Amino acid sequence: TRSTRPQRLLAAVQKNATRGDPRSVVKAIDEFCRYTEWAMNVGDEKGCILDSVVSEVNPATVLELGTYCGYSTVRIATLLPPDAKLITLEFNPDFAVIARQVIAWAGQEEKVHLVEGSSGDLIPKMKEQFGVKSFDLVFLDHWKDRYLPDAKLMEAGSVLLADNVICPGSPDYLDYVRNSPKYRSQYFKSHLEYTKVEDGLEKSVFLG
Ligand SMILES: CCCNc1ncnc2c1ncn2[C@@H]1O[C@H](/C=C/CNC(=O)c2cc(-c3ccc(F)cc3)cc(O)c2O)[C@H](C)[C@H]1O
Ligand SMILES: [Mg+2]
Repeated sequence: TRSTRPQRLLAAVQKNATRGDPRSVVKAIDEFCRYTEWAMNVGDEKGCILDSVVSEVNPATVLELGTYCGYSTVRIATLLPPDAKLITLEFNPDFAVIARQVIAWAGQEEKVHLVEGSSGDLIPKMKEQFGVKSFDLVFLDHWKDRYLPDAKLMEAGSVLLADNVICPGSPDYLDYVRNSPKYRSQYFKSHLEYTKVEDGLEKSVFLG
């Protein structure tokens, strides 16, 4: 039967990237998605904004919602110090299988803990299961209608960084973080990955 898009993306990584070199993995995925087959990774343009926010926050613990193929997982992990921890949640086992191999090819397994399951179920268990009370940085890139309910599950002090607040958009989330006294929110204008369509990231600092 025909391969899936994530399987073809992984094949491109294994063919074109150097094992253990995370930058070459990121480059291979971006080239594959720009010139061969589009995929919904945060991409290189928004990826640079992601990199700058990660570097600025310098988090000891990061939570990513929606691993997909592991592109942003690799980008974030590469910027973390050796003792930092990145927990990424993916509820589709087929995508988790691909992401684990992309993360391994990039040599980032030590810093990454990919947990299979739904954020709605797992976030409340973070404390007891992983001993993490709150995260220094949360990257939201899963189903857009889940950003708001999940953000409300996590009001314990973090910086939230949300992808796609314009395209496909997450209007209820955007309205909430921009108007709630609990957050200081900032929009980073950019473009939908590998296109000229407007999109952006919203960074929201929890004020407690
Ligand atoms: C209910 C469970 C919730 N909890 C969950 N817990 C754990 N994992 C979850 C949960 N909900 C979802 N996931 C996983 O995360 C991934 C889902 C990612 C979703 N991303 C988009 O939909 C998108 C679309 C476009 C786009 C733009 C323009 C277009 F024309 C087409 C597409 C661009 C973009 O940058 C985008 O990120 C993965 C596929 C899915 O299995
Ligand atoms: Mg996205």
